[in-house]
Amino acid sequence: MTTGRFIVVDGPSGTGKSTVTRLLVDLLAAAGEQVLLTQEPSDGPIGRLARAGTHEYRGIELAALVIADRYHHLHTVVRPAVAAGKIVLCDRYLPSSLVLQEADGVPQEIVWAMNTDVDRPNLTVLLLADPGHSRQRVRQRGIYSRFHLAIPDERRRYEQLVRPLFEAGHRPVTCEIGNRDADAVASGLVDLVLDPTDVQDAATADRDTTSS
Ligand SMILES: Nc1ncnc2c1ncn2[C@@H]1O[C@H](COP(=O)(O)OP(=O)(O)O)[C@@H](O)[C@H]1O
Ligand SMILES: Cc1cn([C@H]2C[C@H](O)[C@@H](COP(=O)(O)OP(=O)(O)O)O2)c(=O)[nH]c1=O
Repeated sequence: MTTGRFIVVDGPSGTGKSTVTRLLVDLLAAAGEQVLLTQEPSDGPIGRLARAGTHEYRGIELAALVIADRYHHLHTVVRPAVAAGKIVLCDRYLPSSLVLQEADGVPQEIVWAMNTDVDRPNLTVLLLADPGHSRQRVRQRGIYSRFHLAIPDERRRYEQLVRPLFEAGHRPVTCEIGNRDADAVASGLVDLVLDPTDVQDAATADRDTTSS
């Protein structure tokens, strides 16, 4: 068993974040790890308000809600679980705010400033897919947020976060899913989740280390 750590899976809608994190829980548990699967917006009071209100709240109102939820989620759920030795897998985190709140009219520097004191995950996996494939998957799954299918160049916006996230200490890697099914994507991430120290420099962070 390894020590506790905080792992984020983020990226455009329909790339398989929820599916892959669920599969990773089983693979890591089978490897003897204690795992907590969570998400943002969280299941806490502010997170429920944010999730239910993505239509009603916009711009800085929604930014304030999702980021308040992030700080609350960190101190009530993430940090205690990491301190107890668990691997915390979080579906969406800071990258979602940088892409979605910016697309919602909040300048990215304001989103960064509001997130100054959030925890730096041990690893941030940015799942990337062919935009046509992910859009088709979102349509098949169902559209229940005004952000689904509404962000121009969504994939490129996440890709452009690699360097600034790295410079802010977030250890990003991109994971190109290609034509792999979700089981193969999750299997390909296990070693990295168990040993995120591989992600050591910006050159590594810019390279896709997870698709082979
Ligand atoms: N690698 C994959 N290949 C094909 N379909 C996938 C893959 N990963 C997820 N899916 C399907 O795509 C849809 C969206 O997946 P989901 O995990 O909800 O994405 P996200 O959480 O990133 O929005 C779901 O119907 C899921 O079953
Ligand atoms: C984490 C996060 C989520 N959101 C939004 C995006 C989604 O519309 C919603 C999360 O709802 P969710 O049901 O998890 O959507 P998805 O299946 O696309 O992940 O919250 C933000 O606007 N900013 C954030 O920082």
